[in-house]
Amino acid sequence: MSKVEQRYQAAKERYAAIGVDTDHALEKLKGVKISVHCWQGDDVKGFMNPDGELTGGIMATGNYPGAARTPKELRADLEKAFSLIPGKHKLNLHAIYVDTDEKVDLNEIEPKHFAPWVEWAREQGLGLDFNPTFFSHPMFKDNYTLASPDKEVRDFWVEHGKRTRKIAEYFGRELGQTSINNFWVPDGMKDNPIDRFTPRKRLMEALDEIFAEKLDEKYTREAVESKLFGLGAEAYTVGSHEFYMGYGITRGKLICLDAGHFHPTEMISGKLSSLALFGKGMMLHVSRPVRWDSDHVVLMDDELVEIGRELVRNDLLPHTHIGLDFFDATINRVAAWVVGTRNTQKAFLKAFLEPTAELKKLELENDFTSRMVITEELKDFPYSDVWNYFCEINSVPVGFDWFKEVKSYEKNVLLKR
Ligand SMILES: C[C@H](O)[C@H](O)[C@@H](O)C(=O)CO
Ligand SMILES: [Mn+2]
Repeated sequence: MSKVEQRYQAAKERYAAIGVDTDHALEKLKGVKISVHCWQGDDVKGFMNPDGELTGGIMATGNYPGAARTPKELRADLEKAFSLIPGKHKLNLHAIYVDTDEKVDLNEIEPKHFAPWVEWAREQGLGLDFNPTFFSHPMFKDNYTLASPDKEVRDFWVEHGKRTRKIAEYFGRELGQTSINNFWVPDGMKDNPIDRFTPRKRLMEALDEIFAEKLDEKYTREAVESKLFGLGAEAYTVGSHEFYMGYGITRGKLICLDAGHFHPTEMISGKLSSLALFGKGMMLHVSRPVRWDSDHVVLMDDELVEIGRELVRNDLLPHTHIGLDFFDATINRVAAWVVGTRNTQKAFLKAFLEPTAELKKLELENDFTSRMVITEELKDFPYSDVWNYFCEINSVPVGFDWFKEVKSYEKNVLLKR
């Protein structure tokens, strides 16, 4: 028996004493797929116009060496990251990550321009999710795309949105896993608008036009992602939380909550149970705001733990698609993926290792003292021994060992770019 397994057996006994079955927790964790976002690998540049400006009110800061410059490099980096993350997951692509020799614009993209991604995902046993790219393009005009007062601008983006649906449908059909197509639209205003209503009406109508054709939900489903503000859109964002709550619920779309898209003290964990009662499902962009929507790498902080608990305690995982969204260019990008993804998995493991039924019973009995004592004592339980065993049985490095592999990849591959 390996050292890791010995420690697991000891942890298993401790958890069993409080009524938690660690084998069952590991089974559950195996079923949690994370949609790893491709854009951490190249600072959201994409391959359509990588030297262009990153617009839409988002920003990647830093100049750490080794960013991927081609789809091949990005796939190699992702392979390295996935080899260090236990389990089988999904990759989340943005439309600007075309892989083709053709010069193709956002309103011209077709499934064939993403065929190498599909081939690769099939080989790797990954699913593919997708996002239209409503930014970093000259048709992002006066801070507007779908909500633009200019019909030519709106039509360009409506066409783009429609095309992404066909691409996501193709991903779903080819790979046998529903492809979630997540719509985030940056439109907004720097200063106080006079008319908040009309741009929202235009956005609603443009989205309705994009979604008019019914596609098979077996292959693709759409999510809509709200935001509070962006750089240069500090006063008003057309696609606010209320806008997309209404839109998602009335149109049967998944509602995407990005952890960085709310007021600084507003947490998405507290919203999940309400949304789950009314919506048709949720998508998460697990991210980490630091003072603003800064898209920092996901760390094991209180909010991450709480997101895991909320989804597990209320059995919401079957209705939730877990995606990541961070892009830090000041650190090794492969390490960023590995830390953020493994942390997200660990948060779910922590939640699976909780005696939830017992805690719910105590709460119903108003025994808040026991509730507090158990949840506090649990913080010192050896969840990391269970996690390490999960890594071992999934044939990925345990503990710091994954970082040695990243450092050697950095030396042999990334620093040579
Ligand atoms: C690149 C992403 O799609 C983007 O980050 C979006 O999801 C977002 O969160 C914008 O702030
Ligand atoms: Mn996001």
